[in-house]
Amino acid sequence: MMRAISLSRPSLLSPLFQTLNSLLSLSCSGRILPAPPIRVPSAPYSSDSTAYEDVPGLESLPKLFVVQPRLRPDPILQAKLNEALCLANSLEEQRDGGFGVDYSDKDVPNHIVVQNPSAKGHKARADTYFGLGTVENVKIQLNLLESKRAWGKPVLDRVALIIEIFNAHAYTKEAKLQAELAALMYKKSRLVRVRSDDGRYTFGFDGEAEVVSARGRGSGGRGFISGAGETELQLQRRRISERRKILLTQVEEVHRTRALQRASRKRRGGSHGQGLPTVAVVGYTNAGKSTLVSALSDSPLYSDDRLFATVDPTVRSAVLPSGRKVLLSDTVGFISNLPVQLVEAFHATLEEVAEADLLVHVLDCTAPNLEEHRSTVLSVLEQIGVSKEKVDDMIEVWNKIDNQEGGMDGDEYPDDAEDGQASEFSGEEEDDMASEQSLSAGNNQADSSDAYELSTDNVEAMDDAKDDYTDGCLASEDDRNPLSDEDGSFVPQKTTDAQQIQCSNESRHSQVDQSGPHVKTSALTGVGLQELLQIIDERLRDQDDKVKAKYVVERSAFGQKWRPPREEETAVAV
Ligand SMILES: Nc1nc2c(ncn2[C@@H]2O[C@H](COP(=O)(O)OP(=O)(O)OP(=O)(O)O)[C@@H](O)[C@H]2O)c(=O)[nH]1
Ligand SMILES: [Mg+2]
Repeated sequence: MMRAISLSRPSLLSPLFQTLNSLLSLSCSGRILPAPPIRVPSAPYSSDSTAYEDVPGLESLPKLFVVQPRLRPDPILQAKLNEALCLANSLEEQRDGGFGVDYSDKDVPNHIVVQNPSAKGHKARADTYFGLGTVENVKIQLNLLESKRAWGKPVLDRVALIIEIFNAHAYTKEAKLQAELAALMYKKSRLVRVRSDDGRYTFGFDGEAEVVSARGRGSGGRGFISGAGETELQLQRRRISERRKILLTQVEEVHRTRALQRASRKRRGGSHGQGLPTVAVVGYTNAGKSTLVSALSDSPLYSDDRLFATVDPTVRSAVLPSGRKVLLSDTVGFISNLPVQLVEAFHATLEEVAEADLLVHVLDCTAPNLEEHRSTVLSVLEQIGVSKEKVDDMIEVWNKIDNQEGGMDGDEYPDDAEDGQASEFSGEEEDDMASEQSLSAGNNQADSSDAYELSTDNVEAMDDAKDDYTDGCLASEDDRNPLSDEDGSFVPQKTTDAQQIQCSNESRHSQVDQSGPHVKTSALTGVGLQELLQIIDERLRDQDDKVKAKYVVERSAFGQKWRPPREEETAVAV
């Protein structure tokens, strides 16, 4: 029988599990990679078709099955599905700073598109998220009809999957610590009553075992207000709180060490007292940040097509055209609806960004939802406390310009994954109403809050709710696609249906005046890199000028010795 599993590393990476990823938040963004072919299987899943088994060295990797809620319009469905598949394929544990298997060797994970569970009047279910009809479909696909449990597999939603990837990719002690903290905070908000292997009821992470009930079904009591589960829950909560305290102390230590390192970097670099400026390279995951930092600093950094290839922050030095030396800081990438737990837990790392002298925002200009990527990054920057002045001064880089021709918009996705095929898995479910209307912001948010409600129904007794985290929607989902115009430059596409998918905080960035990139680059071929260095040089010089001007003003105002006015001297003499 399957044991309840924990989200903490490396349990989910066990080859024993076929991990079922229910990517629920309807929030993945567009194309990340040179898009893998989107394959919606028409025949029931069979273990023969397991993607990993065919490739030598892949036998030990987790097996993943992606369940993607249906989205409208279709290009958005394809973009989200693609990102979900990339996320699923990115889940692999690092060893010695690298991965055992080339990302490009991996096949697309098995997946199906199912009905959106948030149709009117239908609440997502605690145990399966989807309704019975969809569950049946998924069950057939998993070929697990004998299972007593609905699916018999651990279910990860998108947030859990991202956290798990962070856990798996973290290499340094600092990153591991922060990833564990994020997983713990997430887990704490999702404790539900589950049946353990020996048939006893306990509390654990939803998806670890059969979810017994959101209201204590099976125990004969009303929730866990009464009954044996109460003590169990308290025990689980206490364990989580204790571990969390320890981790927080250690993260605080990391925080202090980082601050000291920053101060020492400043001191070391200062031939004229101004210190070595730090330029933080930020951007959506897979935009090419690490590749760009490598190219600019001429020192190789790990880069990969997998999402969140970089979890450990790195600093490299580079020389600007003026001869000035700068530090380039490569850090974790962002993603739409970045789990709030990650932002919190990675505070020490992300502080490097907030403290940097200058920001370079790298965008993958071939992404069909470039505008969404941009607003996601702006949202996260705001979230981590980057000042408006710094955001205004940020250099925007459109990377992968060499790939621009190969950019794929929604129309180019294969036909077989379009409407008709998708409805093959969605039209017949008797309890999964079709939700043909476009997803509105309300709908989108309702999804996350529903999921939260479900998972916390059993956790009414939690008294320290202030420490809990919901799957907060951090990013807006504006989807203005970049299209190449005739002369090869990029222009924003006119508003699409996809723009209806928005998060409430999107309006915060509607003011940001962004007419285009400051520079277009190819980190791979070197195009635009010199220009970028030039712009960095100029920006830093402008900053120096501002500092100097301020210094001069302050000196002239306060630099001279104060003397009393003459009249007063006269008065004193008298
Ligand atoms: N064609 C093309 N590919 C690029 C370019 N820059 C980066 N890539 C590729 O894009 C993929 C992602 O690059 P990374 O540098 O790892 O991206 P990142 O932004 O650091 O990604 P994370 O660390 O996962 O957030 C890799 O496969 C790179 O080879 C570019 O200018 N052109
Ligand atoms: Mg990277």
